[in-house]
Amino acid sequence: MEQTFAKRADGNPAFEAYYKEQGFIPEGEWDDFMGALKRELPTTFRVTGSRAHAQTINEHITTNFAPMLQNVVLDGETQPAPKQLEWYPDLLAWQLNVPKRTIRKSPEYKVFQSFLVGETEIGNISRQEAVSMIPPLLLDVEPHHFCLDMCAAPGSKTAQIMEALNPHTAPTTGLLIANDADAKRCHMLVHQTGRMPSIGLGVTCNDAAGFPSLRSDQGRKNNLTFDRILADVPCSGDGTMRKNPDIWKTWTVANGTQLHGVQLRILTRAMQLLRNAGRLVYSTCSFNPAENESVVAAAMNIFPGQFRIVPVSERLQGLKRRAGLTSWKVATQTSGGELNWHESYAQHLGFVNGIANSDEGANDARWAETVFAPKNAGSLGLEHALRLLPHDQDTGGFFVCVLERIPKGSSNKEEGLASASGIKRAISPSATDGGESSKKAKIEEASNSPAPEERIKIGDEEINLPAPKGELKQGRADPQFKEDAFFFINPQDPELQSCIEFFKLGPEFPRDRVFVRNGTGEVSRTMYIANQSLKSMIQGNDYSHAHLLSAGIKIFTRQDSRTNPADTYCKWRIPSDGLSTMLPYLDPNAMLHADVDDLRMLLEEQYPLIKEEDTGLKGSIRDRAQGCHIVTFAANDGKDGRGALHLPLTLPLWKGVGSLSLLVDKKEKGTLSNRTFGKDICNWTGLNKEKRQADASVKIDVTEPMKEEEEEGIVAQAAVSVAQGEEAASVEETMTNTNSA
Ligand SMILES: C[S@@+](CC[C@H](N)C(=O)[O-])C[C@H]1O[C@@H](n2cnc3c(N)ncnc32)[C@H](O)[C@@H]1O
Repeated sequence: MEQTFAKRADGNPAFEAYYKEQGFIPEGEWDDFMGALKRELPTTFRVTGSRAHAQTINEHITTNFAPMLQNVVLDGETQPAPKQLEWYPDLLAWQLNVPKRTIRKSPEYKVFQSFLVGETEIGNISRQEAVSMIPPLLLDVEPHHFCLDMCAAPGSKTAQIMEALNPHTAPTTGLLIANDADAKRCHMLVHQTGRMPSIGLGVTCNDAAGFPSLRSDQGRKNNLTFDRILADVPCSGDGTMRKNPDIWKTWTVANGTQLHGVQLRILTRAMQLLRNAGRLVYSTCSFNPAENESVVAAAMNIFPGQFRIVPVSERLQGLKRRAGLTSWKVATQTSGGELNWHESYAQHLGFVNGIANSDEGANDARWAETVFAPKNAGSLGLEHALRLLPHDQDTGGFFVCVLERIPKGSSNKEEGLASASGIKRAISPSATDGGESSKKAKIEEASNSPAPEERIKIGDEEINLPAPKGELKQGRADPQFKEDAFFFINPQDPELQSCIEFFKLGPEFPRDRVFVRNGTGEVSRTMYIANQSLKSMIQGNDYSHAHLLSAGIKIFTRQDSRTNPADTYCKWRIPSDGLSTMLPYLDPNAMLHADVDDLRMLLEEQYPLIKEEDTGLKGSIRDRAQGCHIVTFAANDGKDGRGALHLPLTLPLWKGVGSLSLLVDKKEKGTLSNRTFGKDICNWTGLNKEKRQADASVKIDVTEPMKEEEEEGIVAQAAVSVAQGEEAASVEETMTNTNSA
């Protein structure tokens, strides 16, 4: 039987002893701190700020849902209404402090929840922990920036960076590489970022500590460096106990402290990859100084004088935060749960070696020297880091530190790594530019330094740097990497040309930035587009060296028909997730116009027939060619009871021989339906069969959108003709599985 939250969060003596001793929770606040940690975390979510309708959605919550949820009484208690997070830009983030059972029991909350689920599905809303929203906000991303999210999965912060990079007013000229070391989690990341695709986004799968050196362009000597880097590193996660109460049971000193090495390697690699005057945010959801200040302090000392910790006290007004620590304590823990405190590294070594040689055996772990506070900890600016505590504003715990590469003169011709490789400090090969800088670096090998750790010099002290992992050599293909290749196609390719002609794309359409993904470079099933920055990155590097999993946006997907020969219509459609990218290039005169009644008809009927006498949208499309057409539904305030569309809505539509179909997946249709008409009106069960029986004379060729294959060529898209009978069900299934957003 599942245990209650309170039971699972019943404390951990070692946790209490460890953090009491660290002293960053004032004595008088200890009970509040522990009390907050043992309560369930409120739900928080944010409205996608980059979408044109962000304010509309926010207003909808403010004016409709918030009042509706104002006085909900459950089990005799009035439940708190949702409130806006005052520090979040444009008040687009919300906190909902009601237990899950309230949501399940209250009809008002059920309605609100279904709204949240639907909007989340299509990327208008993201559920995210309040404190986890902070690091990307402090990155200050602008649309032209080159960004790297080093440990990105599952992608909540990636989504925020993408939003900043892609304001709805203009497509980004910048770049975002979202990376994670875990292949499965990378696929989650691809899915998650698919809710908000970008022409500047690439997803890679690499150990961030050995993130490969990439060329910035074909034929250019310089390596790719970044204006903005997020290092949201793997951590013990003890700041997330309110969400994951099982951490109470498993918490040990070692859980966090043993991650110090990988965290430091990731941060040092990030620092190398940062451009002159670039900004880097290091963050964890842990309270442990061994994962936080000690990592930042060690990294700052590896690059003396090259970085500063940026004071951000003026930012995010209203956010309560505590200063980073300038001193901290180091402990080990016995298997019995007892803590041993260590004043210095020397004492620690003596202690650990003593135990190892004793009969008790080595229960206590041996930590890296960099876990200990360096002598200059007080002068590194660590107090400018942010510690977010759970009892300050009912959140999880978090640590955030903003670093900036101090600009060197006015010239930036060294472009990132070139300058980083000049760092005369020994960083392990995995944390360098493919080993080049390590060759140059002075590695001071101390004879008593235990392999494979390295000795580095900090001031007049030498310390051990935690051991490295493998690396990717610069520019070389990785034969182990088994994804499809990326080919930019010939701008005169006949298939591309057919799309340009059919959709009447203007001369400004960047046909030279269209690519396909398969082993041959042939245009077969899907065409994608990248911006110039992403194209340069792809062309400048072997994709398998970069471990590039996905990139850019799908703009054309092949749509076959069994009932018509392919040369009678354009067999390409624009998927709904590529539409906003394509809109600026489409001929406005070729677009169809419709109203909310047409939208109702397209949602109520799966494949509405086009008849001679039809007017409205059906009338205007009747004489158009078979294929994909783009239709804009005019806004309607809903006061006339016909349905509320707060903003005009543009969607792709398929015209078959005698019928129509909205090229939007089933889930999205449901959400759209709920939002516009207050309920899901897409009740299609059995509809097609009846329709076919009712009008057997009309041959309906519904070349419906098929599953958009994750990888090119994996799923062969079978065309479906409803006239052939039972296949309607499989179309529906396919629609359910389709993942456009
Ligand atoms: C704290 S989570 C990141 C959360 C993510 N930034 C977000 O906001 O959704 C840490 C991530 O680091 C990844 N990771 C662990 N070790 C890594 C490494 N050496 N290099 C890159 N990623 C790593 C994990 O797979 C995990 O997805």
